[in-house]
Formats: sequence, structure tokens, C-alpha cells
Amino acid sequence: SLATCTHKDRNDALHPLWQSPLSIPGGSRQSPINIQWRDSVYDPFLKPLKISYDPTTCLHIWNNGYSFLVEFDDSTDRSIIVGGPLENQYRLKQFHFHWGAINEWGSEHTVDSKFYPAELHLVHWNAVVYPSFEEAVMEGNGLAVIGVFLKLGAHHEGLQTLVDALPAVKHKDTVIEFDVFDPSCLIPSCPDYWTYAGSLTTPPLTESVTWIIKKKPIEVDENQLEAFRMLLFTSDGEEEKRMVDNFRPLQPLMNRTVRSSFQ
Ligand SMILES: O[B-]1(O)OCc2ccc(NC(=S)NCc3ccccc3)cc21
Ligand SMILES: [Zn+2]
Repeated sequence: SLATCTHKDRNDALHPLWQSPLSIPGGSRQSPINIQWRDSVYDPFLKPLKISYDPTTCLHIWNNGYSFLVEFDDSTDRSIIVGGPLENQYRLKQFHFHWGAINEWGSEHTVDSKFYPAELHLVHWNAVVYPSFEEAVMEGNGLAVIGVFLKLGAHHEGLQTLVDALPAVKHKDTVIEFDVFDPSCLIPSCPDYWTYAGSLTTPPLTESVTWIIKKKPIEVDENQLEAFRMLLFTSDGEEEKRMVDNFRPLQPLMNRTVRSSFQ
């Protein structure tokens, strides 16, 4: 558009991957969405979310060309979440982030139309009901993702161990061993969250995610956000494209209610 470029146009213009279809044909529960605080409905039956991660299940960090992922050994129930809106316990598989080129945007979800500079996704799958992640990712109750907003502020000690490893995974398809990390240090202690039924925000965009979005953000400093922005979408030897703006445009709420665990 000739008018000033909005982040959405920028987004769609910049990376075909993010030029995802408005929503999957027949899609009625796509993500991300704007969370309108006053439209969320307090549900007194929502339980507190119980998080128990074993830091030794951490395997490696890799750049998959969309984001950088920290992957975990999900062959047992050593790192799980249970409670909250969930019927079963879910196993931690990986966590990753989405961020912007500048601090004005970068998160996937928004709160009252406000973007945060970045958003953390901790991805879990329902190993009680499904035999593998690949099967769970195709089912309505297959995945549970904790979303945590990052805001610009104080230095985050726990995040720094991750940031220090990023230069080693600068290029797409690079990986390094990362053997002890407890991602609960990245989750705010405040128990408050919103929850709604949604989807993956990257291919295959399947409508299999119970989203649990923490109300409180974590604080990270400018240098830590800049470290995300020095990663590349491209492989070694290709023309460099900085890994920024790796978030999907907002999707229509359609016939969904966002519930809150707090009044
Ligand atoms: O929307 B998200 O970025 O946040 C939530 C979330 C969860 C999972 C993914 N994708 C994954 S794990 N794909 C690998 C895969 C996909 C399908 C089969 C095997 C393997 C992306 C996102
Ligand atoms: Zn994500």
C-alpha cells in the first residue's frame, strides 16, 4: 500500500512465509489473536497451572530458519505441565521466541492491541492420549502452549545463558548442544493467565493448541533483544537476511471467548 506501511503490510511484504492465508480454509480457531482484556471472561473453575521441568531434559538449541528453538527430551514425563485449563498433563517438547526488527512490535498475541517486543512459546504435547508429537499436532487437544510476553526493562539473568549461545546458531540449520537449562526461569511467578482455543502460528498452522498466555511479561534488556536480531533466516553462504519480524499477523477471533484465571 502507498500509505505508510503498517506492520502487517510490512510483515506480509517482507516474508512470504508470514503471508499466511487470512486463515486456513474452514479455519475457525486460528492464532495469534488480540486479547481484549475487558472481553475476557473470568472462569472460577480454572485451576492454577502446575509446571515441573527437569533441567537435564534439555538437549540442544537450533536455528530452524523461522526462530531459534531449545529442544527437550520428551520420551518420558520428566518435564510436564498440568492443571490450568488442561484435562491431561502435557510434555515439554521445545520453546522458541518471536520478535520484531524494533521494540515497537514483535509479539504474536497483543493485549488491548498493544504489541510487546517479543513473545516466548513453550510447546507441550498430550502424551497421555497421543503416541507421538506428530499425531498430537493434528488433534484439537493435542498441544498446550504457554505464551510469555517480553518487555524492555531490566537484564534477565536466566535468558542470558541462552543469549550467550546464539552466535553459535546464527545461520539456519545450525545446532549446538545445550545440556542443562530450566525454562521455568523464563515464566513469571504471577499465576494469572488468559486461555483460548487456537492454532500453531507457523506451518502446519493446525488448530491443535490450547493457549495459556501469562498476564505478566518478563523483563529483558536491549542487548538481549538485539542478540535475537543478529540471528539469520538464511544458511551459511547465502545472502544474509536478519531473522526479525518472525510473527504471524493477527487472526479473527470468530466464535471464541478468551477466559481469564483472574478477576
Ligand atoms: O505457533 B508456534 O510458533 O507457537 C506454538 C507452536 C507449536 C509448535 C510449532 N511448530 C512445530 S513444533 N513444528 C514442528 C513440527 C510440526 C509438525 C510435525 C512435526 C514437527 C509452532 C508453534
Ligand atoms: Zn511460536
